[in-house]
Amino acid sequence: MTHDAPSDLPSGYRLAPLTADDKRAVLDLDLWAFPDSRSVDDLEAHPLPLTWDRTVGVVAEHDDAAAVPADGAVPRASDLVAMHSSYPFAAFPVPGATLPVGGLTWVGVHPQHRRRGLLTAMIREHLRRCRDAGEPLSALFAAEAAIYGRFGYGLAAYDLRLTVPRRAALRDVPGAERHTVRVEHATRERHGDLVADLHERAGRTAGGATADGTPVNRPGWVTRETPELVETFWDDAPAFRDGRESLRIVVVELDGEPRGYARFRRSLTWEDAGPRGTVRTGEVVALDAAAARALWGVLVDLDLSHEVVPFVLPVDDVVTHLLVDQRSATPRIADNQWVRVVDVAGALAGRRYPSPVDVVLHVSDELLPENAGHWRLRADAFGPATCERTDDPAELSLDVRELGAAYLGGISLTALAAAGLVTEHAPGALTRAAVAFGWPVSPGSSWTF
Ligand SMILES: CC(=O)SCCNC(=O)CCNC(=O)[C@H](O)C(C)(C)COP(=O)(O)OP(=O)(O)OC[C@H]1O[C@@H](n2cnc3c(N)ncnc32)[C@H](O)[C@@H]1OP(=O)(O)O
Repeated sequence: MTHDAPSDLPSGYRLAPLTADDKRAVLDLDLWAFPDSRSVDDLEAHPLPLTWDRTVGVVAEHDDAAAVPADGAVPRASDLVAMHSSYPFAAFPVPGATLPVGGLTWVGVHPQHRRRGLLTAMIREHLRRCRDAGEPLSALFAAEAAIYGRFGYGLAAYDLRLTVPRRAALRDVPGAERHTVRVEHATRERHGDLVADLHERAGRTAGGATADGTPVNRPGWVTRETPELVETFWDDAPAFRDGRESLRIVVVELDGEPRGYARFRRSLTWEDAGPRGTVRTGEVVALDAAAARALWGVLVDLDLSHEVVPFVLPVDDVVTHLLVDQRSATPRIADNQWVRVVDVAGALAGRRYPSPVDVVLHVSDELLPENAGHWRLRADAFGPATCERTDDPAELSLDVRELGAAYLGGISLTALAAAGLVTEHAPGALTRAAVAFGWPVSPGSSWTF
């Protein structure tokens, strides 16, 4: 660990770039931030998903650290007290396009050093790095929902959690019966390319295509772009199974071509009434309704099970319409990705809009004042967009947090205005902008990062 130049951290702390040599210190800090029964020794042999040259620590300088009220604090093996990292998503799906996005992750502060402004300083550092890297957006999954709004991240996507009872009735889809099914041990060697290909295609074509054949994508459907993310995705070590079986996969095929998959692990207990098994799946991905029907048909009827618990699903996932009785699957909603607009012009010009729009927005941004001011957004339906500074009067005012919330097309500007978070200055501007900022497919990622 070498020390970087001082930043806007509180006194007594410094930023420090982290490398693979810091793995034990990183794991130790991570276990302080996210309590877990596993130890550094248990985890050290396993790959980490981090991109090291985007991984930054905060170290306590010892003199100042000694001045910190100890309060029974445990002596630390390392001076690493906080860290964050980000994934370089080069092709993050936004409505109708992809953009480079910094996926903020592995944010942690040792409990002894919390609430002194370390996260605040790390976020500033992260946003500066996103700007330098030409990333007009940052996205994240929040450990706690109250953390990131203050830094201009808006809740941009929800996801759906279901517990589907065994033999849940599904509506018929013509052609589903033509699929064949493979149920296998899941390995990267055998299934890595298949999963990556189907996952990317399912996101890119989720909404079909426009009249000129342009695919309508699912915003936020981020792919595992780095080798480290792929490696950890396929790491099936017993330490990560939580008592369940090794990784399995169902693949549905049509005429020998894979059309959908679900990775899963089962667990089983024997009770007086008989076997009680749970099938936990990762993402359930299919290219069309018939493949989805074939896949869910397998998942809801695995022997000795009584329920299927998919991980996260888009809120408009096809299964919500295939289930005859949605209530029986006890749907719950959770927050998926939070989005921070780092560069207003780059972000707004970089997505597509489903209706023509010409609107002047007044954006406020306390943390990145270069984003603040009046911006004119112009776009044709599903065509190119421009976003430029203007002196023209604002038609809508909103904070960058609300702009991030609306950006992926899943949160309506009208709903934000109803909550008092967007202000309309010109009659009709809100409706026009709200329609344009929407998108035919709900946003969301199928995995958390
Ligand atoms: C993208 C991801 O990686 S999500 C993972 C986030 N990490 C975790 O949840 C692990 C456990 N928690 C932690 O490591 C830390 O408590 C963190 C990272 C959440 C916060 O770090 P800190 O250094 O304490 O934050 P910092 O001192 O900069 O706080 C800034 C502001 O956020 C507030 N804040 C910090 N954490 C929280 C929280 N969990 N809930 C609500 N408010 C919070 C602080 O009160 C402070 O508010 P103020 O400006 O009004 O005084």
